[in-house]
Amino acid sequence: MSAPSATHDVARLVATLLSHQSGAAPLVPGARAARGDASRRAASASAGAPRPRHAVPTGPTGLGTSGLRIPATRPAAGTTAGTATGASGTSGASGTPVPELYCPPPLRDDRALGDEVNDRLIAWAEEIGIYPERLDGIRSTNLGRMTMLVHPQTDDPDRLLAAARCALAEWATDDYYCDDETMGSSPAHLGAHLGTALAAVDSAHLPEPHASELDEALRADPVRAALRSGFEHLARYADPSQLARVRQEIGGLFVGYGQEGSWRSTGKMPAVWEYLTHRRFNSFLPCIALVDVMDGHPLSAAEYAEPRVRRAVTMAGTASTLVNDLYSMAKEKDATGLNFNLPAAIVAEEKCTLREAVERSAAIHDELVRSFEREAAALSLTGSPALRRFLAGVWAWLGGNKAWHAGTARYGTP
Ligand SMILES: CC(C)=CCC/C(C)=C(/C)COP(=O)(O)OP(=O)(O)O
Repeated sequence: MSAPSATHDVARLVATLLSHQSGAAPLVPGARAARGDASRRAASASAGAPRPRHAVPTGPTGLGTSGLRIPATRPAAGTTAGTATGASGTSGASGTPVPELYCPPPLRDDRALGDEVNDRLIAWAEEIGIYPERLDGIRSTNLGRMTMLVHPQTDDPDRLLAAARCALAEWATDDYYCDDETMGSSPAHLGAHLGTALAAVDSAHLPEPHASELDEALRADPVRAALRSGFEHLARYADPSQLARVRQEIGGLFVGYGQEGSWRSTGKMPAVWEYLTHRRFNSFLPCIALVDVMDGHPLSAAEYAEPRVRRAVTMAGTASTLVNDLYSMAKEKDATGLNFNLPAAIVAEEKCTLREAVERSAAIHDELVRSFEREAAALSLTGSPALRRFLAGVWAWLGGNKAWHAGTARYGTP
């Protein structure tokens, strides 16, 4: 199958990132070039793109300027614009469709590969004992498809399965402990659950007999068992520094879950700034951190931690999670308890309509994506080849994420 033709700035960035094979001065002293060419699939996608140019801002850009651009760049909510460039137009809260979002198209859509990963994922979930009563729903959520869409760098189902297992385990942590009372979540127990769950991915190294007790606790709980098993699988493909990085992102994710639990127990809707800060942590960053693991070209710990790289990747992580907020509104509306998403926080703070809040949320998303696009393009010119591949992979991740959210049965779009 061939990737959709690239038609806008987004594809141009991918082309830019992937076409410069030799970096200038390394961003971090000692950064080494990755071996090999850009992936076959990514390269074939960029081959159809316009002649690579650097992503240059074409209007007022940067954090804080989105309000200036909304009317000029986005069709009215609910309009259905083109598809390959990531137009949205589907569900969201009933009566409030998701506006068109600024996002690249997915670089590949290989349904058979997605199905294979999903089948293996469900078999694993069954073995671990996670979501025992809900496996049909988990199958139709189709995280196998999500993983296939967000990681176009590899065709290897086992490698993709490692990422899918981690994603399902992280999602289960949210469902079981944090936000789904029908799964037994309770704010009172959240902190205790999360603390023990963290030991499933970051060993506590206890003396006996406590090591055996902890081991038993990790086995007995399906969320912990899934986290541990998912991480063990990941270790086949990730080096120690990549694993350390994922642990760091999971630690942040769990702090975000705790923050949400605190709002749930107090019934407090956070301010918009507070909610956005939360979504930087309670985000897809643990998944995005796997881009180079899936690609097989490790990014050094130093470059991953470099502040400009961190800034760009963090903005991408937040933006990708706002996509979730927009697409999951309908599901969350039906859930028990308070619903936390960016539109809800904006409605509460600005006393505006939900439709206006959705538009504002989409504008914030777009602003983050445009900032990532611009900054990643600049970084790709000065960073190592591995960084360039990583940033191109993050860009592809955004496209796959958006495509998955627009199509998954989890949010009501079969
Ligand atoms: C895969 C992963 C890191 C999942 C963690 C949960 C997360 C960052 C989400 C985006 C889920 O957020 P939310 O609780 O809103 O999920 P649902 O919309 O309820 O599916």
